[in-house]
Amino acid sequence: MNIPSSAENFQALSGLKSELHLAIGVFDGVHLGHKAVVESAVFSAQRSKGVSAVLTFDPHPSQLFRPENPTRLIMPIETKATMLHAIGVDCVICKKFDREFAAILAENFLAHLKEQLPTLKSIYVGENFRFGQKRAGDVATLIASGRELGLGVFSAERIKHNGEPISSTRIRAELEAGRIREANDLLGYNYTSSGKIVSGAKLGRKIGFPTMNLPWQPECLPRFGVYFVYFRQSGEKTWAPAVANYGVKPTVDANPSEPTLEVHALDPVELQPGDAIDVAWLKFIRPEQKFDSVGELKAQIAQDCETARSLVS
Ligand SMILES: Cc1cc2nc3c(=O)[nH]c(=O)nc-3n(C[C@H](O)[C@H](O)[C@H](O)COP(=O)(O)O)c2cc1C
Ligand SMILES: Nc1ncnc2c1ncn2[C@@H]1O[C@H](COP(=O)(O)OP(=O)(O)OP(=O)(O)O)[C@@H](O)[C@H]1O
Repeated sequence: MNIPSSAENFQALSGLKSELHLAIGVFDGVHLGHKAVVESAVFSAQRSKGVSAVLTFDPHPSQLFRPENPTRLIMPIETKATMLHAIGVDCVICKKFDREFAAILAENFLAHLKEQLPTLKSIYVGENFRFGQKRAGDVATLIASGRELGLGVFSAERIKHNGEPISSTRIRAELEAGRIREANDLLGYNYTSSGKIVSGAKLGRKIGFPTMNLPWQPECLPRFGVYFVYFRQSGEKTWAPAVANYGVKPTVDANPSEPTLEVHALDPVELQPGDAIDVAWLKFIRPEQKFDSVGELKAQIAQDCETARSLVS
């Protein structure tokens, strides 16, 4: 059977003949803790010549439980799937998280999965994993059901950083506070934005600081401000240093709408609107400000460039 790299339901894998090793969770941000769980499933699948899969949920369960204040995701589901594939996951199952799924009793959860995925061999979660109706199930529940059904249950110890568990919630808080280095430490990679350059108001060129503008808007918004970043044309290997502003440009835009990521390369570049770039965020330099004049803004950007140059290693 050809294994689909992504699926919206269990049926896509119902014809599977080989052993299935399944990691379960939301995995927003695919941080270091998530990686440990997912890698265990991938290694086991490779060892047994089976198939590795991740069961994740879309929309995020909070959309069902508190639609008025859902969790603001670090990354869209497509980016998450790409990152999981890069770790070696064969199939990412993005299950619709609806009332019916949420109502499955914790003690029936594994039997339900086994019925839907007949070659299921083992499952992989973190030790803090909760599931089933009212989140009543935990790893002990899984181990008990696994014993009855002949399924292996592997729970990863909670990975910590500076003594505290890594979680998507913690990373969201770091991003919102502009603590980008801390967020990167927890993620285990540099927080990155990707998109196609669009034309701006061309004021940047006039004041001597041309920018590549990305209309990039994740659900979880990093703090508005100026950052030291590296960028590259998508698909290329080489990164170049730059200074970027993420925000609504209050100095020049009286009616700010959507935030924009504006990247000013420290050395001249030849990229055009329509070109796709990746921007890796490395360090927060200062908050975005409303200046009294464009002249003051220009002087501050010159200083920001100096700060960024001093950070180039
Ligand atoms: C390093 C850097 C810092 C910036 N800081 C601010 C800021 O603090 N406040 C602000 O209103 N705009 C800020 N901007 C955005 C500028 O207002 C914007 O780049 C300029 O208006 C050009 O916009 P354009 O590309 O649409 O022509 C910054 C831009 C850069 C590149
Ligand atoms: N620090 C960690 N170490 C090991 N496993 C983890 C860690 N954090 C989460 N996991 C496991 O990874 C899977 C996905 O985790 P999930 O995205 O649901 O949790 P989270 O990162 O704590 O997110 P949130 O903060 O939004 O609750 C689950 O099986 C969970 O138990």
